[in-house]
Amino acid sequence: DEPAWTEPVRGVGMVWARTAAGVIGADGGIPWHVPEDLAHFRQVTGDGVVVMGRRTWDSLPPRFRPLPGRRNVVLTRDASWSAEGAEVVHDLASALDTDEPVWVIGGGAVYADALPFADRVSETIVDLDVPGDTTAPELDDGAWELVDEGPWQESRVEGTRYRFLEWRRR
Ligand SMILES: CCc1nc(N)nc(N)c1OCCCOc1ncccc1N1CCC(C(F)(F)F)CC1
Repeated sequence: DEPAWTEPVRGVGMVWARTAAGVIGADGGIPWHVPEDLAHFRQVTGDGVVVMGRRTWDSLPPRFRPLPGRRNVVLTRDASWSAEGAEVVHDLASALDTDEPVWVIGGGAVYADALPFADRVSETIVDLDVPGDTTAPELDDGAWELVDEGPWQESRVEGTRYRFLEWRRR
């Protein structure tokens, strides 16, 4: 039931934080704490629509569920699932079908499915080598242009080094 789109849908962005090895998650959560990335995430996703998988919804700290100030669209195959503050959709096309800027915020499975429809990726690299069970998609240099490469910075809490990269589909 793939949508009939042949061109990437304009306006679909993806935002993730990953280790050098591509790890984004472990055991249903994020295995690091980099507050500067939380601030970056808030700023990037601003007042758009955020689209996430049900596991990512479950992973949100309760005080952030729903994410404040934006529509929270949750993708699930479970026809009976619902949650306060979540707009439930059962296929990706419905999740991305809006005029507002859409940010796909996780997790691994949704990033993989949404990648063909995205034209922007806002990536945080954390300089950690931690184990995980979920990874971000590889961005192929042929299809993706790195348009901004931030400097390495040091997080104020645990000293973790991190940097922000911006990608655009060529
Ligand atoms: C921030 C984590 C994050 N970073 C980037 N760069 N891309 C993402 N796709 C992403 O994952 C968002 C969903 C998971 O989110 C959280 N997982 C664990 C702890 C905290 C959170 N946050 C804190 C900020 C909060 C706010 F509403 F303030 F934005 C949302 C929930």
